[in-house]
Amino acid sequence: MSELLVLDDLRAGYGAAVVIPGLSMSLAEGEALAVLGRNGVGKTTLLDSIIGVTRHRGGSLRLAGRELAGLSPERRAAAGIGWVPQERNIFRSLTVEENLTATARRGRWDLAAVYALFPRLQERRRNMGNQLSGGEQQMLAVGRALMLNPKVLLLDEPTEGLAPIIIEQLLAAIRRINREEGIATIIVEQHARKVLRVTDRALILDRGTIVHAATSAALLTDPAALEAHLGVVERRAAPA
Ligand SMILES: Nc1ncnc2c1ncn2[C@@H]1O[C@H](COP(=O)(O)OP(=O)(O)OP(=O)(O)O)[C@@H](O)[C@H]1O
Repeated sequence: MSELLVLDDLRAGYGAAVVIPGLSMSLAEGEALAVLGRNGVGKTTLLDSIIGVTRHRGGSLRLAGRELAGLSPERRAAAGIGWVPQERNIFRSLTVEENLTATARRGRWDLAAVYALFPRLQERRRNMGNQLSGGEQQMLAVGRALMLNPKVLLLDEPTEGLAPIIIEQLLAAIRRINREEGIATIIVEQHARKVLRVTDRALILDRGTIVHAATSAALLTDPAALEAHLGVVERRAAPA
């Protein structure tokens, strides 16, 4: 697999604060990467630095060989960076369909493709953004990002606040986008175990630095690493 997104000693933050003090990583074509870590370690800041809304302090980030540092968020989106923000940012006074088409770009992902992925959005296509449940809003946020036909999809805590059954549906759709459609994906998540099941590799951050890197399969079976870095405690089977 060839490298699609490469960060080389990226340094970034907000104002005077440097949150990412120098981070190097890469994402291959078609790969799914989980970015994990406790609260406040810089996961969102890493995604924000890729989409271009933090203060760039140095280093490089290249998408398909093209340097993105210094480009506006709009230019980065046009270059192929797709983003599903933690807040979802649905246009509340537009319909589902208007939300999807407002920023769309031509390509494989059109209304029909998004509705095939999320039939619920088709059923709700004439509803306004403010009439949607949390799960529907999240589907809409993912669908809207796909309608930009990105090369890489960044998802910031997509399962936050959703019911377990909706989380399963959403992760299944994300898996499909990645495995069947081949879109490289980075998922920031709190639910480590769930996201490790739908990703190839995982990075764990602490204070803006990668403190652990492993395949998702290896991390899933490494309770010591999960507990040390994330505080995830192994659930023991109840005695018979
Ligand atoms: N807009 C901002 N301005 C200044 N500092 C910020 C801003 N956003 C985040 N920070 C700081 O950057 C650090 C990393 O925050 P970030 O949101 O990236 O962490 P996170 O790992 O995504 O946490 P969480 O899981 O709670 O979302 C924190 O110390 C936070 O206070």
